[in-house]
Amino acid sequence: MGLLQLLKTQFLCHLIICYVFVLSGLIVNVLQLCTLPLWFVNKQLARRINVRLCYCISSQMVAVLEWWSGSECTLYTDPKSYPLYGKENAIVVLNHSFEIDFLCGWTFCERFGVLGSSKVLAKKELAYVPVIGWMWYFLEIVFCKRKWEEDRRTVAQDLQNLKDYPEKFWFLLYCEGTRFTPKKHQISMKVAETKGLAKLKYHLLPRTKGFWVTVQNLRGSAAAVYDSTLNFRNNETPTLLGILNGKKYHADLYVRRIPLESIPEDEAECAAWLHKLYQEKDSFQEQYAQTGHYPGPIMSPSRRPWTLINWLFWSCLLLYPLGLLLAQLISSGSMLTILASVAFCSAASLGVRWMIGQTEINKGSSYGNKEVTLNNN
Ligand SMILES: CC/C=C\C/C=C\C/C=C\C/C=C\C/C=C\C/C=C\CCC(=O)SCCNC(=O)CCNC(=O)[C@H](O)C(C)(C)COP(=O)(O)OP(=O)(O)OC[C@H]1O[C@@H](n2cnc3c(N)ncnc32)[C@H](O)[C@@H]1OP(=O)(O)O
Ligand SMILES: CCCCCCCCCCCCCCCC(=O)OC[C@@H](O)COP(=O)(O)O
Repeated sequence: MGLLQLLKTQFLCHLIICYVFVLSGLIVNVLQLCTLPLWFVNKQLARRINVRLCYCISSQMVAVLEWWSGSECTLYTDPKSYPLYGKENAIVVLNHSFEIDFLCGWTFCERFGVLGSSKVLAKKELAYVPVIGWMWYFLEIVFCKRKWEEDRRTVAQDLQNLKDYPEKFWFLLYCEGTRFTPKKHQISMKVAETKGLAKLKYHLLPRTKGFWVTVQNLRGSAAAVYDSTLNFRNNETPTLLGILNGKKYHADLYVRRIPLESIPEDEAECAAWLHKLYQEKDSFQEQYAQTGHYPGPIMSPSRRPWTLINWLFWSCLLLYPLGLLLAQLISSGSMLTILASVAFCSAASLGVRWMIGQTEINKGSSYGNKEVTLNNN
């Protein structure tokens, strides 16, 4: 292991990265709060400012992936669709099997210039995660309780609000609704069987209602669905802690652009269309498992310097006062102050560890874990 690689595994480095992330994030959250009055005067300007503020936060995580861990992301896609990426609004449908799949998604957002504005249909619990969840509130992220009776109205309304969004965005949908585990897979395949649907090997059975409501409400504002299938080389199961430890992963993403007009408007037909899409996605994963690559040519967009520049900016801004504070603390010689500071840092570390835990599959929700009784008529 080289010296630099060894340095990346050191807890102190992780502490510094997390300190910059959390403090800059909280500053951004406060700045976002300050944009609230502007919403009533000039909503589009407030939205544009929030896109840039959100970029300050999400791009730090992308920087850790791209520059700190040096992970690589390869895009397989049709060269004719490629020039349209980042130039139109789109609904992205992605498999949900990896702890850092959202981060790989963000990397592609960054490379196509839509990182600050991109959105997701997210579970409500994430709205309470400090920094990220709070920033999402101002980004008009659509949250759901994963209870259709309660979600049907709010999700549709929130999607309608995006119709006049002033910046290009990608709207991410994990139709599986939760992350893949063997147990959830087994249960969802029982549901598939009851419904007479083909079994999937690499995906959970997709939930169709969120997809249908998204397509219907973004018609006219989104141009296409980007069917995206993600996997990692060498059967890796990447984690956020692995990234922080400087572990390099190699992600492969296969994207097909499907014009929105070609998706059925009728709910039942749209659901059948999505089930067929997931059967195709499953066959792409099978091909990946067999050959180590997806169909189609590689069109890799390269990483841009902006995430690194933003990260260095916040680091310089926040590490200098931290250094001064530490020097003052040590020179004060007060045991009580030092102990209080150590206690504060330990509590903050635990807080960040909890945030990282949100990405961990073994700490995931029980959604999709319970047997359901269905009748197939
Ligand atoms: C060029 C590059 C291209 C791409 C780059 C890639 C990506 C970048 C893009 C953007 C990035 C932006 C942001 C990313 C940042 C961070 C993201 C982080 C995480 C957030 C993700 C989440 O929180 S995922 C969880 C929340 N989201 C969802 O759940 C979405 C999917 N769910 C739905 O659509 C649901 O329908 C619902 C939530 C709207 C409602 O759920 P509910 O459970 O109430 O209802 P359902 O109707 O779905 O369920 C009942 C029906 O389902 C059947 N059923 C029962 N049990 C199961 C089972 N185990 N599996 C499957 N189906 C089941 C049941 O029979 C009912 O069937 P019906 O026939 O009656 O429908
Ligand atoms: C700069 C790096 C510093 C690192 C600090 C920690 C950052 C923590 C960021 C938390 C981001 C949370 C995003 C989680 C996305 C996710 O994957 O959510 C899971 C849901 O889809 C489904 O949930 P489930 O039903 O539980 O599978």
